[in-house]
Amino acid sequence: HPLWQNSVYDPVLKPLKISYDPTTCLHIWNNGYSFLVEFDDSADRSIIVGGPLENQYRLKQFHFHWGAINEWGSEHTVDCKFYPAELHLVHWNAVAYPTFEEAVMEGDGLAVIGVFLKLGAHHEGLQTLVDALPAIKHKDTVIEFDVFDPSCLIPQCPDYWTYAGSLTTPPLTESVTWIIKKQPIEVDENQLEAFRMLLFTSDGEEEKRMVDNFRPLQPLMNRTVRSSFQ
Ligand SMILES: NS(=O)(=O)c1ccc(C(=O)NCc2cccc(F)c2F)cc1
Ligand SMILES: [Zn+2]
Repeated sequence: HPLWQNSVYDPVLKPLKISYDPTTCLHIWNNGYSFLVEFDDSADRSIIVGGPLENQYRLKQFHFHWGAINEWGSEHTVDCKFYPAELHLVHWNAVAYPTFEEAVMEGDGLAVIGVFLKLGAHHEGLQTLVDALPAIKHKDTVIEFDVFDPSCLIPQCPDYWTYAGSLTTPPLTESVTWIIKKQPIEVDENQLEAFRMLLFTSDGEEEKRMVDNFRPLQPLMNRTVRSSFQ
């Protein structure tokens, strides 16, 4: 999604408030499309509020999209530039809807924080995830993941873009308030290569490396992207 050129500064936008409880972390698994870290979302223990949001939203999972090479991989672009990978932290509106499945069908149901990954310095916090990847190489493999604070993957800079969009995989429902952080996080080549070692395929099937698991750019049409910064 082309950010920046067509964005308008909105002075009304508030800072996003993020409060995650690291002990709500449950497990990390390979679902055949990406790898996900899932959280206990049975109570308001890991939530975000503020920013463009009317309600508070509960963290359910986070996952990544990445390319086969460093030239592409993200699902949003800035100034026509792709990043090698993009993190999505998926939250749902548990104030308005009883379940995630119902929230997915509603315009104000989900809020996804997008964070760009850029090639650079080693990322200590990400390494904890990278160390777990060999154990979930194949589709439908899962390992327990006791404590992880996803805040370590979110840049300090408060600046973000926001727009009303959709899930980037089926059912592609238009239920997502996208909140894309302007500042990328830096990860090193070995960490990106570790993502590319995962497989789309199950154990015993012909191996297909999990790469290029991003949706191609979609036309902006008449959508407005707002920025929290000038
Ligand atoms: N890339 S992203 O951040 O836009 C994205 C986030 C979540 C999901 C998801 O939960 N899919 C499974 C799922 C589960 C239950 C009900 C659903 F409709 C559904 F899509 C898909 C894409
Ligand atoms: Zn995603």
